Amino acid sequence: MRLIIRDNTTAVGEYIGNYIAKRINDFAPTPEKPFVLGLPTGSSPIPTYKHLIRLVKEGKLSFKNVVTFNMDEYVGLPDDHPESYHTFMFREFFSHIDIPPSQVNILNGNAKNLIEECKSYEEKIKKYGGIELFLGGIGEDGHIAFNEPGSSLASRTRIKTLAYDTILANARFFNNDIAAVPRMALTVGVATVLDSREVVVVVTGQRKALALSKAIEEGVNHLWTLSALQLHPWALIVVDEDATAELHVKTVKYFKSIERVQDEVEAMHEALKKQGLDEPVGSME
Ligand SMILES: N[C@@H]1[C@@H](O)[C@H](O)[C@@H](COP(=O)(O)O)O[C@@H]1O
Repeated sequence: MRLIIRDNTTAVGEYIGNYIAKRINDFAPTPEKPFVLGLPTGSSPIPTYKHLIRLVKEGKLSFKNVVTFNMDEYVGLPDDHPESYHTFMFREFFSHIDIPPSQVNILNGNAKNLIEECKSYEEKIKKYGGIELFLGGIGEDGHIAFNEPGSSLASRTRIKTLAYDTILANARFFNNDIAAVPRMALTVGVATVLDSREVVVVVTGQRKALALSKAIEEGVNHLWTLSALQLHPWALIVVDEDATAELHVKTVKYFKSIERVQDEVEAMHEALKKQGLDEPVGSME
């Protein structure tokens, strides 16, 4: 796992935006072989979306051959509700880029058969050959997607009852009316996220600091589902300084030092590529 620390949320968004753009451009997606990208909602990924939109507008990136799968959606909220994740994704991202809407996949929280909806979502991901890169965010209790504390680390897309903490945290989007926050959601599972070839998670703000320390400084634990990332061979967490408030100083120093080494390794890798000697460099833990 790598941890990248940036000064503030804008710098985090720029880092992740550039990172995803490079992955997509290097992949050189085509209609036959699209880049499959997993995406989150929430306030944390907004700076990343802003940066990706800028790159598209500058002609440095295109989503024409990208297929997306969102992490989750509330159950029972109409698609056109201002707080549905459908509305969020089009408002904050999809409406500003060149992705064909037919390539956007978001769970339908109003499906007649919710179990079938979850099953076919997993099948559709599989049909595309799996997710290349899953971008995620976390809740204050360390949940990834809506995999609340106690979720099975082997879980797949399914219906979840939201934890009271999450309902409280999300009430800010519903005029602070707790009763207006949906009680259930559809969410990809922890194993769905772990199955993707690469996972990038954005963690910003002091209110996420405890979850970050639990997830990376302690063992794998279903009470902090982000910690499951420790089992992934290609995981990257990008945080701002505020989110590091609960980490040990030595943890922060360690990850900052390996970022410098990683940069050198990547420069070496690029140089080899230019010479046509593209040897895989074992760089990520
Ligand atoms: N289901 C979503 C999560 O996927 C998201 O990571 C979290 C954090 O939101 P924010 O970034 O606004 O703190 O919100 C919800 O719980």
